[in-house]
Amino acid sequence: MASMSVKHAIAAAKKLRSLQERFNPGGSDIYPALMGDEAITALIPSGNPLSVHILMFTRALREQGTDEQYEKFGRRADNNEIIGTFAQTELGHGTYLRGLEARADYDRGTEEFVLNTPKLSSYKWWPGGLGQTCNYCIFVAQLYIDNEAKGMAMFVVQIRDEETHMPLPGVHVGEIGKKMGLNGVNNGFLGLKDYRVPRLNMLMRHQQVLPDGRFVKSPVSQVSYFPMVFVRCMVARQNSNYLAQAATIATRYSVIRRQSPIEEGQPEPKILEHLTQQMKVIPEIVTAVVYRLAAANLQNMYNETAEAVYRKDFSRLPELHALACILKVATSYDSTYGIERLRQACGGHGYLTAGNLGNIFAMAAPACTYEGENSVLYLQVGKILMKNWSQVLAGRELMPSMAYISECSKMTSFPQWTGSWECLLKAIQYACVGSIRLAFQSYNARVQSAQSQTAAVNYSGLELTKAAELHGRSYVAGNFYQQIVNSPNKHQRSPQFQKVLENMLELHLIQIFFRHLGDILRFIRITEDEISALQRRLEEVLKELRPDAVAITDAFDFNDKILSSALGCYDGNVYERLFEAALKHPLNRKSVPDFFEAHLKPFMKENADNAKKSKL
Ligand SMILES: CCCCCCCC/C=C\CCCCC/C=C/C(=O)SCCNC(=O)CCNC(=O)[C@H](O)C(C)(C)COP(=O)(O)OP(=O)(O)OC[C@H]1O[C@@H](n2cnc3c(N)ncnc32)[C@H](O)[C@@H]1OP(=O)(O)O
Ligand SMILES: Cc1cc2nc3c(=O)[nH]c(=O)nc-3n(C[C@H](O)[C@H](O)[C@H](O)COP(=O)(O)OP(=O)(O)OC[C@H]3O[C@@H](n4cnc5c(N)ncnc54)[C@H](O)[C@@H]3O)c2cc1C
Repeated sequence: MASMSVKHAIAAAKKLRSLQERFNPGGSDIYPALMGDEAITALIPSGNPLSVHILMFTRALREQGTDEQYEKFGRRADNNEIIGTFAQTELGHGTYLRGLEARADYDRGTEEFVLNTPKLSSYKWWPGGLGQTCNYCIFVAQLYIDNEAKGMAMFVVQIRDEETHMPLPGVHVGEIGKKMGLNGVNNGFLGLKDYRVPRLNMLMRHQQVLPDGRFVKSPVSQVSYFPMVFVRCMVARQNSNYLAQAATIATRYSVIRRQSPIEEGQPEPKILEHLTQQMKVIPEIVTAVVYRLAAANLQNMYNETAEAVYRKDFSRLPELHALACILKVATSYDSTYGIERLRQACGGHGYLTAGNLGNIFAMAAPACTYEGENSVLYLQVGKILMKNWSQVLAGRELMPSMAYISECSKMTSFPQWTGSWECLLKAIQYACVGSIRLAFQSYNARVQSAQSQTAAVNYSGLELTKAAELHGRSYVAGNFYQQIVNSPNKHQRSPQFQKVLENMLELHLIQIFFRHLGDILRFIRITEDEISALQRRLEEVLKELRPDAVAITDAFDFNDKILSSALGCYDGNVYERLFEAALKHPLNRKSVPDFFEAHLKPFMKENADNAKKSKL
């Protein structure tokens, strides 16, 4: 599987390179190319062993290295002459970066760094492609000068000979073992023992170690976290894609599969005529659209911020960090749960490998963990919301994506309930701000009672993560509302298309309202009749969207090769393809399986003999 994945990955990388030349001639930013063709990733169902090379290794060299270092390493990496990975996580640490144990000691006598993974727990563990594919890596280590810790630094480290691919002396490298999915990625481990690299192998765009050992701190230490921000932005787009693929499969299957008459004596309908089936499938279609739009927004913000950071303007970093965290968490959680819901909506056949829903789940699910474990990132956003609430209390302006928090904080009560889109959106935002206020009261009370900030964050963790989740809902729903209702190109849309978009907005807002009804009722009075009216509207909008479900998923434009699903094939010949896949199973090559003579027959005969004996 690994070699097949590498073969496919090389083909994908070549295609990406050609896309890059088309989108961005001579440039080195792969992102525009990716915008046009994420399908590349879907073509490698066991995962792409070059994805970390492309997404993190090349980008870290470009963004964290000096121009000279880019010329020495980055250009060769962009040209795929060397293949690298991003080796940060260790066997013993992944989340708590300040606890990383790998160390780099500066030797001013030779102007080198001596790299070590001092204990087993210090071994790098997980980096994609590290096991077998890569011959280089960005090695993230705690920097020491005269045995004094200076914080994290990144080092370009060659781990295998470029000709023979043999691990170099002092390098212990290999594959970490089978996973739930992505088994073509060869995630690996790496131990280094007294491994020396020249001083200029430390990436020094933002922080430097001078030949005499003097350390020049980065103006903004968090800029070293930037490679992770990019992948979090990519995850938002990638996972909305996985959800769209699963929604396409389940929708097509739901208009092929017939089961259970709705009226006695009537023929069995397509299962998508059942209201409960519509509630399983159609909201996931809409969620995929909602997150694809939010992810596109985030990517634009990333590109703008990356250019600013390149010019040493770090002002937009905090907002990008907060949004990248919130969207990475929301898209990975909602896509993972959504794909499982869509698998279940396909009944038994959804559990077949031929349906490919299990593999799409296995590709989507780890995004809840990598690039920042989701609940840790929610806590991170919770901390940022606490900081911003202090700004609100001090009457200061907030970053644009949090402006609604200031507006809601000035409301003494929620206005008369109308049930309009604006009302529903404001209700979600108002509940978010109420949750922020409550979390702040708990957090601040703890800090005032002499608890450290870290401890106060921990003990207020449940309220902080709730506030963070509602902030994510507010941002995503607000973005979707703006795109549908206030988009500058709204007039270019046909009335029919605009109506479909508005139905999707109606469904998204009502679905989020019901998902967080408890959080909303904590701060807003809504009568039983007003809630029942929303229930009726939910049932109505599902009915309205039912005729458009196939067209919307067709518009995702995944071809059969990408979906790789007997349930989601464009021609709808599901049963023929399921049967064709079944007949290909190795166990169907022989009428009598080998295990009959070896195991089953003796087992049955022994039981028959024992039964006869017991009768005598
Ligand atoms: C062929 C084509 C292929 C294309 C494929 C297309 C799609 C594929 C997409 C994905 C493929 C899969 C790739 C998966 C690869 C996976 C890689 C990894 O997993 S790499 C490792 C990831 N690890 C982490 O994310 C670690 C998580 N931990 C942290 O980030 C930090 O420890 C922390 C939890 C944020 C805590 O940080 P810290 O210890 O520094 O303490 P704090 O007090 O919380 O923060 C201090 C201040 O810094 C600010 N901050 C923190 N992080 C950031 C950041 N990232 N950016 C900017 N600012 C940051 C924080 O807000 C604090 O600020 P102040 O309060 O001081 O103002
Ligand atoms: C498929 C895959 C690919 C990966 N690729 C790479 C790669 O290319 N490069 C790389 O460097 N890494 C990679 N990783 C590693 C990944 O970044 C880490 O797994 C991730 O950062 C989580 O860290 P951890 O595994 O140590 O989990 P832990 O941090 O140990 O988390 C375990 C539990 O502890 C909780 N926890 C931890 N800290 C806190 C806290 N402060 N407050 C509350 N709860 C907390 C978490 O929420 C979680 O529930 C990959 C992982 C996977 C699954």
